[in-house]
Formats: sequence, structure tokens, C-alpha cells
Amino acid sequence: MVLAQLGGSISRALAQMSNATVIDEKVLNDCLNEISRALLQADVQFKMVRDMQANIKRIVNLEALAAGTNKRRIMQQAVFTELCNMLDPGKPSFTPKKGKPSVVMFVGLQGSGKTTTCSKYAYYHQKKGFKPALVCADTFRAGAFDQLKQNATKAKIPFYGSYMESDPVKIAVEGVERFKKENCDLIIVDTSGRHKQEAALFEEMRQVSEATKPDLVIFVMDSSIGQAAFDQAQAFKQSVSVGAVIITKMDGHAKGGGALSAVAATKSPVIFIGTGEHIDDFEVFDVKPFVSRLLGMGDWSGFMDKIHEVIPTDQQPDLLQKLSEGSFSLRLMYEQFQNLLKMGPIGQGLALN
Ligand SMILES: Nc1nc2c(ncn2[C@@H]2O[C@H](COP(=O)(O)OP(=O)(O)OP(=O)(O)O)[C@@H](O)[C@H]2O)c(=O)[nH]1
Repeated sequence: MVLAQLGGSISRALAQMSNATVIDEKVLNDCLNEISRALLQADVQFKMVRDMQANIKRIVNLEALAAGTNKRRIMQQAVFTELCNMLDPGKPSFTPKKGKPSVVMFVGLQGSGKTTTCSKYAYYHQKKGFKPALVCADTFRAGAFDQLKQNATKAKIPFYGSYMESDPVKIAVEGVERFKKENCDLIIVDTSGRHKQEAALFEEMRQVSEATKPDLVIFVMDSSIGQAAFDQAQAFKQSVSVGAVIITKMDGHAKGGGALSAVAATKSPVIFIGTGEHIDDFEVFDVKPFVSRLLGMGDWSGFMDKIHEVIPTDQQPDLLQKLSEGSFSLRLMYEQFQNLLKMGPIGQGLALN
């Protein structure tokens, strides 16, 4: 993933700054320019980079910082906060609830990975105990229904579509009604791929949305889209009420900066990323751990999860009790060392270097 290169470039710029004997305006500007260049190379939109630069300058006010403060840390923290802000629109997306019927509609450009992602999304929720169903309202691409049918059959997920009907609105409505009757609690509607210049197809997408009244519209975006991301995402947002973004093909050679632009254009969070063609190549997206790893700062929340994973929950109160009583024996210490060893290299979890 080329985003890792972006992280590397930003970390190097920060390291260079901390090598300087005195951190003055020039050193700070050089560092910021270096970071901006890295972001632009990763296809982040120019305006976003410029805004970020201005925000960091406001936070890292050199004159106001007392001598002796760790300016590199403050700068790193400011870059971290700004990247998180870029990726976090400040409002969570709709999340489906088990047992309560929800309709989720997928939209995006041709070939962005909608059909594949619909199946991944259904499969992810099925594993969590949902009763999902797939509706193929893509009447544009000849193989779309077969592809959805194949994925759905493999994952044992009910599906609906037609080889004869050419009206996507009709199919979408019929499918949603059928699966509501069958008590499915997550009805996923796949739509045709379209481009912002195709006004008729955009109108059709608006009609599917109006007829099915989705609780959530997910904009699926290929991570390699580059600088076009902002305009395309905005066009979709203007036609239907996009509430979340899924970035696909993060396993490829894409620069990935378009993800930041899509969030800005749709004011919606990235909720998952696609990391391969397989049905379970799908990861929940969390902003802070993602940016932490990007900047080589490690992932503390992931680290804490790992600790909870290796020290069985039923042992945790007992361990705390013994520690508070001061009866921490050699045997207990040995057991805890064994648990620590199970975590693997600590540097791996924390991305120490
Ligand atoms: N490597 C990789 N390939 C993916 C990922 N997601 C989808 N693909 C592939 O991308 C191609 C296009 O995916 P589809 O799901 O057919 O795309 P679509 O958006 O439904 O296509 P249209 O209906 O024509 O708009 C397929 O070959 C998928 O296997 C991913 O996360 N990683």
C-alpha cells in the first residue's frame, strides 16, 4: 500500500526537523513543505493540503512555545490531529441494528468494486449474527447479476435480481419488499456503476434511492482514483444522500490519498476498506489507529486489544487482586511472561523503530 510511503515521508520530515539545533520559522516551514509535498504526491486534494498547513501553523506557534518544550512532539501531534480531522467528518454513520430491517444502497463509479463490496459487507454482518440479503439493481452491466448470485450463493446469502427486467427501480423495490417480508434485517441494494457526466444514470440512481428509502447510502471508491476523487464523490453526494464511504483495492499500488478527498467531499466517514478480491478481504476502518500506524506512532488501541486477547478475561480480576494485595509470586510472574510472549514482538504492535 503506497499510503505507507506517505507515512514514511511524513515521519522523515518530522525526524529532519528534530535534527535541527534550533527549531525556528524556517525549519518549521521546511518541514511543513515536505509534509505537503508528500500529501500531494499521495493524491490528496490541493485545497485540503493548504488548509492543513495553515491549521498546523496555528497550532505550532513557535513564539508561544516555551523553551524546552519538545517541538517535534507538538508538531507530530498537530500532524496527527490534522490527518485525523481530515478523515473524520465528525459524525458517525448509520449502523444497522440486528432484528430491525435496514436498507443499505451501494453507489459508485464503474468498476469501483460495488458488487464485490456488497457481498463482503453482507458476509461481514452475517458473521455478526445479522440476516442479510442482496438485491441486484444493476441492470446496466450484463454480468452483474451473475456475479452477485455467485458471491451470494457461496456465502449462503439470499439474493434477488432478474435477467429480463430492465428497470432497476422496479427490481430494487421488489427485492426490498420481498426481503422485508422474509424478516431480513440488512437488505443491501447494489446499483450500476456510473460517472458524473452521465446525467441519465444519475437520475436513475436518485429514483432507486427515492423508491427504496435507504437508511444508508454507501459510496464505494477505488483507492487508485487519485485527484478525481473529490469531484466524483461530490457529484454522488449531490444526487443521493451518501452517509458512508468504503475504499476498495487498498491492497494494490494505489496512492490512497483520494480517500481523504472522498471524506471531505461527502462529509461522511470511511467505514470499511477492501483489501483483496476475496469475500473476507475486508476490514473495519478506524481513523486514529490508521493515522497512528501511518505516522509510525504505533497503534495503542490495537495494543490494548492484544493485551486483552492474551490475558484471559477471567484471569484479569484475580491478577489485579493479587497485585493489590502484594502477593505477586514468582509463579504468577512466570505466567504473565508467558502471556507477554504470546503477544509477539512488541515493536510490531507499536510500530517502534
Ligand atoms: N485487489 C482487489 N480487487 C478488488 C477489490 N474490490 C473489488 N475488486 C475487484 O475489482 C473488480 C471490479 O469489481 P466489481 O465488484 O465488479 O465492481 P463494480 O463496481 O460492481 O462494477 P460495475 O458494476 O461495472 O460498476 C473485480 O475484478 C473485483 O474482483 C479489492 O479490495 N481488492
